[in-house]
Amino acid sequence: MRAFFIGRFQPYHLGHHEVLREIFSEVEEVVIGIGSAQESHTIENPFTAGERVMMVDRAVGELMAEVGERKVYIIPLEDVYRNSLWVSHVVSMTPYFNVVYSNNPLVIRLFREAGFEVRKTKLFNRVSYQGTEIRRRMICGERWEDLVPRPVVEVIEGIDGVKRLRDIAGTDV
Ligand SMILES: Nc1ncnc2c1ncn2[C@@H]1O[C@H](COP(=O)(O)OP(=O)(O)OP(=O)(O)O)[C@@H](O)[C@H]1O
Ligand SMILES: NC(=O)c1ccc[n+]([C@@H]2O[C@H](COP(=O)(O)O)[C@@H](O)[C@H]2O)c1
Repeated sequence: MRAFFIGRFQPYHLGHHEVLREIFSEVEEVVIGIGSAQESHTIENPFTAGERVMMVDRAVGELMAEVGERKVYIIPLEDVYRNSLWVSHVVSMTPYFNVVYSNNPLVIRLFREAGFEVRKTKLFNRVSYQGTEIRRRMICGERWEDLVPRPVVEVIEGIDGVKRLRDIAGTDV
């Protein structure tokens, strides 16, 4: 079996990590879609697709040390401005997959309408494990590092990502 899991990963956090751990407990291979790949340098989407690939790749590496070696494909996917065509677009850009994991209502709806099996997971500590909350903490100078896997902290530090977000938000001038 091969699963598909998509997110914007702005940034990849411990909630995503728990979802992935659950996927690995049920399915051998995973295709991870980096959604809204065209977006970067905004408050909602501060990181580029390439930077998000790095975050996911490093975090997955850490997870594999725990669950064993797995095949993972990380594919940036741009949005298309027609929801009715989106699943075909995703399918055309990714290796074949049999099951979709998502907690996003639109993603669930579109894949179910296209005939895919979709599995939801629990929401893990959703109060804190949430991209919006992590970006808020970065902007406000609060502690965010405990909400993401350690390798993601290193990627964000390596690109001076917090400074970028604060600049974009206008809090650094
Ligand atoms: N804490 C969590 N527990 C379980 N699933 C989660 C959690 N956070 C996000 N997800 C799921 O991961 C997928 C990708 O989420 P996404 O990248 O939008 O993260 P997010 O934290 O919801 O980000 P944002 O707050 O920036 O919208 C979605 O299916 C989402 O429901
Ligand atoms: N029409 C479209 O392009 C379309 C439709 C549904 C989801 N998506 C993308 O899938 C991703 C879903 O991930 P989130 O759960 O992080 O929102 C987002 O990047 C979203 O833009 C795109």
